[in-house]
Amino acid sequence: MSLLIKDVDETNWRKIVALSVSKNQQDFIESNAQSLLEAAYDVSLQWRPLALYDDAQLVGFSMVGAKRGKEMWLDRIMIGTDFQGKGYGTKFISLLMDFMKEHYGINRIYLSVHDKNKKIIPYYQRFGFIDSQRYDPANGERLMYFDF
Ligand SMILES: CC(=O)SCCNC(=O)CCNC(=O)[C@H](O)C(C)(C)COP(=O)(O)OP(=O)(O)OC[C@H]1O[C@@H](n2cnc3c(N)ncnc32)[C@H](O)[C@@H]1OP(=O)(O)O
Repeated sequence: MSLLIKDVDETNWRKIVALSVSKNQQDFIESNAQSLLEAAYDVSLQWRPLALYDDAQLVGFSMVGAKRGKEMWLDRIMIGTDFQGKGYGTKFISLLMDFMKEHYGINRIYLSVHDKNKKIIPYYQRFGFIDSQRYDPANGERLMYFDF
């Protein structure tokens, strides 16, 4: 594996739009097309969409942003259906956390998860995220956070 995080640009946005999760996961996350539109138009939140590659192969997507002081959001993490269960999520989440620390100098990361996504809270706990047991009023999702 040779894992890379790249910005989204005119060379890769179409492939990102074409990358999706399986049908039974579609309630857990917006489509990549929706996320790219939010990044383009919700300008006040300064989303940075990121393409996740293994060598030249696009395998996933995420976006980071909504920074306030030393706190920032890690959002919309997905690994394409064909690439799931091979350890990409585990490796990229750690890389994304390092990326955020290095590029933005933050000391807390927030994320939110869908209640129906039963495996996801223990999954993020493995990286040290804490379940706040509170809900984001914006979307009703459960809030988790990580402190560096
Ligand atoms: C902040 C947010 O973005 S919350 C939204 C998170 N994204 C999603 O729910 C989209 C759909 N899911 C996915 O894209 C992927 O399942 C990811 C990103 C959660 C994990 O990526 P993968 O590369 O498959 O993960 P990896 O291979 O490292 O580990 C597999 C583990 O993912 C965990 N997992 C978490 N959520 C799920 C899910 N919805 N479906 C399947 N596995 C999941 C499981 O615990 C699994 O471990 P197991 O095989 O022992 O059961």
